[in-house]
Amino acid sequence: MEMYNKPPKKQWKELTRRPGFEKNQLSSLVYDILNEVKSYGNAALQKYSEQFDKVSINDLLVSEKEMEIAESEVSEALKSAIKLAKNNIEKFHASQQNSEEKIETTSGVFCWRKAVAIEKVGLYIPGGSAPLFSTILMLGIPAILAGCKEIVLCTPPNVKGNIHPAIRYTASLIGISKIFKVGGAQAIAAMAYGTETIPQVYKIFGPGNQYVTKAKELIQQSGTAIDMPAGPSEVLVIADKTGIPSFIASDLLSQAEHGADSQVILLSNDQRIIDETLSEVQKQLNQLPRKNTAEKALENSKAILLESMEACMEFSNLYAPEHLILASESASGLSEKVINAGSVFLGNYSCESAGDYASGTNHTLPTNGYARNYSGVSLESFQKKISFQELSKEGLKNIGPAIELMAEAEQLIAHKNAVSIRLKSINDV
Ligand SMILES: NC(=O)c1ccc[n+]([C@@H]2O[C@H](COP(=O)([O-])OP(=O)(O)OC[C@H]3O[C@@H](n4cnc5c(N)ncnc54)[C@H](O)[C@@H]3O)[C@@H](O)[C@H]2O)c1
Ligand SMILES: N[C@H](CO)Cc1c[nH]c[nH+]1
Ligand SMILES: [Zn+2]
Repeated sequence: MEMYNKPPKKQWKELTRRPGFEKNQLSSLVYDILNEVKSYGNAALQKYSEQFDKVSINDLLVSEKEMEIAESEVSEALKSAIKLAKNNIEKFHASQQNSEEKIETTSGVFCWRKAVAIEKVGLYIPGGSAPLFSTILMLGIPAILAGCKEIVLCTPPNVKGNIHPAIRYTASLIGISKIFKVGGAQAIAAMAYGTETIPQVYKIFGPGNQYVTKAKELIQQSGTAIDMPAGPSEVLVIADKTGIPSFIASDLLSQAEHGADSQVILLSNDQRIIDETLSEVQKQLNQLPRKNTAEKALENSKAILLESMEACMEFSNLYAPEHLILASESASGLSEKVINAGSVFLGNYSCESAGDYASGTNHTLPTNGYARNYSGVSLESFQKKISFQELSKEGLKNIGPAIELMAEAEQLIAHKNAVSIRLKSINDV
């Protein structure tokens, strides 16, 4: 991790930069993948699976048999853990159902909104470097609670052409059966355009690496909606002298181990906390099976000493982290100052892994500064809000003259007439 000692404010913007690929190079590669899948369907999926995943797949759909045997392939302990997480995620997302209150804006004029599920949705479950079955809970549970009719799931197979048992088990536990063995940008293209085997959907959800995220960005031009740009994981920890260095180090490493392109940031107003955390990071790093990945991510990462906790909060809001941990006994007060963040963890015992798996909040969150203008996935992400209105004769009499005047001022006389013809019929009776 690179160290910065009270950098001047004019340097802050530069310090919020995420690591990344050469943008143009990535765009043109992903653009080619999208076009090939659009033109050649399954044949293109097979070609790219061989090229990028080193696997030859004849049957893209996970069979009923593969789904059935998943139950016996997952340990009882893991099944119980998944059920505990499912329960909390269901509780939190069910509480997001919003009321559909009718508002009378003027006497006789009623307006309301109704949440209606998006009929066809696609879920991308990352699997390149780790089988993220927890992401099925995060996407599948709100999709089912919202009432989406068709749920399609794509995830990359391993080199033997298999999908991890925990992915099959979790999908089947929550009632998802259409699972396709394809990953990367080609999976996003398949769900956006449809292929001979994979149904086309209206909105695509889920995190992924740079290829997946770029593909989601580009397919929006074809009219497919996406949840948000949810790319390489990141965490920013703000710690004062009441933070606990070994805990902070474990949180930094928990996101660093996701991928070489992850980024973790430590901000503090206390040099001792920074020094002790960095030495803890080195100690804990050596115990990790994914040491090499985490080490690479740490090369993109920073520890920054700032003047005060206020300055730390200001920097964090500029950075707009996917995850923000407030490692301080004053976390509650500090949390009031959060403006840009995907998900916030308060105090020394709220580790980021809790939100990744089982507290109930959603772990599909905006990265790369997008927490400035996007929220994480929620029940609402799977719904559209349709607005309704109903005017009585009295209602139209009350607001009709204003509409006529405004329409005339915009020189849209047919608009005016739609009101006038009705007012006349009311007055004629
Ligand atoms: N923001 C969030 O909410 C969130 C949540 C979970 C995970 N994540 C992130 O998701 C990512 C998962 O990445 P992953 O790689 O493990 O899995 P992935 O499933 O996103 O990507 C794997 C796919 O990438 C494609 N690919 C690999 N190399 C390629 C190349 N050179 N060119 C084109 N395509 C290529 C392959 O087809 C492969 O199937 C991590 O970066 C993790 O940090 C983010
Ligand atoms: N931290 C990831 C979101 O950035 C989510 C995840 C899944 N499994 C473990 N972690
Ligand atoms: Zn994680």
